[in-house]
Amino acid sequence: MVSKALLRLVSAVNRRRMKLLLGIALFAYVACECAPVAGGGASFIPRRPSAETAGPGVGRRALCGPGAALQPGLPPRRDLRFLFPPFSGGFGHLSPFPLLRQSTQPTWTQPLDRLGPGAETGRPGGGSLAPGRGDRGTPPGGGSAVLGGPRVPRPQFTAPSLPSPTRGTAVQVAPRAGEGDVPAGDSGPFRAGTPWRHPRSCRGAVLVKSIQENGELKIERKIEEIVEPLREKIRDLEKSFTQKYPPVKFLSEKDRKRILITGGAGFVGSHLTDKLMMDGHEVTVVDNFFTGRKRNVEHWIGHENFELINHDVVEPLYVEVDQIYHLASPASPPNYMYNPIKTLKTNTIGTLNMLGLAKRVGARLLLASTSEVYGDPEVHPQSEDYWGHVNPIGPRACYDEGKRVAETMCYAYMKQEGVEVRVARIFNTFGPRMHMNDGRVVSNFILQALQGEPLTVYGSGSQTRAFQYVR
Ligand SMILES: O=c1ccn([C@@H]2O[C@H](COP(=O)(O)OP(=O)(O)O[C@H]3OC[C@@H](O)[C@H](O)[C@H]3O)[C@@H](O)[C@H]2O)c(=O)[nH]1
Repeated sequence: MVSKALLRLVSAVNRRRMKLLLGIALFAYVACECAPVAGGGASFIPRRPSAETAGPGVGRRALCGPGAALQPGLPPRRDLRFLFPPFSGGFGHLSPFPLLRQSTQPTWTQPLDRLGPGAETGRPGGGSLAPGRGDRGTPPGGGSAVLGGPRVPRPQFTAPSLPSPTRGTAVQVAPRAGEGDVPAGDSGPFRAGTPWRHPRSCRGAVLVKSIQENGELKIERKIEEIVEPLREKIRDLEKSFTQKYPPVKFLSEKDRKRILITGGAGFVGSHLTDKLMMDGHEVTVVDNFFTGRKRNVEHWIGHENFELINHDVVEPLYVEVDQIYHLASPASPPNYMYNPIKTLKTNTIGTLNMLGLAKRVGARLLLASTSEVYGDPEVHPQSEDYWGHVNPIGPRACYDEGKRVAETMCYAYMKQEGVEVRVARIFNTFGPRMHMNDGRVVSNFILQALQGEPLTVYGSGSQTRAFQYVR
């Protein structure tokens, strides 16, 4: 009848239930290992022991000492270990729990002064102390107290340097000379090279500890995964802080100017930035990065004389400066024709804002104008007193007329407000940092030549230009 029921039970148990059963069995085993020893006077419930509550070999750890293990007269524990083969010898190597198999070798350290006198002496029954002894002579949790028992002096010994309990090295606690298999005359409670086995009662604790250590390792690894990229970023930042700048002249306070360069991250503006920085001035670059690039001025980022502001000159700007170089505007035909209204705003409102700033702070302003103010010139080469030939509604008008208005405003501010202004009509520029897809003739020709393609000449090819190398 019973065997039938068992058979039914076994067939009904699926894999999941088997796992559950094994889990329960394991839990029961561990609980048993850590359970109180009935009548032993010792509480193994993991709680902070005190001198009053402490029994022989207080706490689970105390059972690891030989003294505790050899206590006589203890009634047998609740024991479920018949479920598993013994760990040392026997079928230990077949144990389904590798962690438990490992426990035949001690993997953690028993602090010496917590083993209790029993552990130190190795005497069956362990040492017993009068109540309150643990308060002074024995650290909390150490020693055991048996009311009315004979007072045993705390043995004196020199503790060897203890390895970390988590590192898996055990302190070997050997019986005293003349006890067990230790020959008389072999003094000292610790004899290197004397192996001893953990009593069975420690295996549960070792298992719990191993699981804990496993968890800690996983957490440490996870933290490491998160922290490593952050370390990488810190290293990059440190590198950028220690970067070398191009040589900069030292200028006295009197000679050093505070200079604002609008469009300072562009092709021409970035070369001007380099020149003024190397001359020892304080340079503030303002750019909205429409055609300019941070890469053009990144070698100055972090320098005490340099500041980079992402700002559109169409909006007002309030800074204290001595000079303004106003270069902000797209310059190549494809770029300025991409958004003609914006081009007009930049050259009119933007220039108005900069002139207002110059007036307010008393700065001198230079406007970067263009050869395009001459439009489709009828005179070659163009002299400064030539007024140009511009179509106000042509495809290039946003740029041509924009720059013409900008020049007009500069001279109006000079005449009416006394602002010091300069106007430079820059012709066809080329040089390093020019954008590959700038769209002007030089970059187009170079690109086509590099690709082995024929060079494209627009129109009749009879047009002339004055070129200017910028670096
Ligand atoms: O691939 C090309 C490009 C341009 N060209 C021609 O080469 C000449 C130069 O044209 P670009 O486009 O390089 O420049 P542009 O002279 O028209 O204006 C330029 O020069 C003066 C600057 O102040 C202006 O900001 C800029 O637009 C034009 O006649 C043009 O038609 C070609 O023949 N082939």
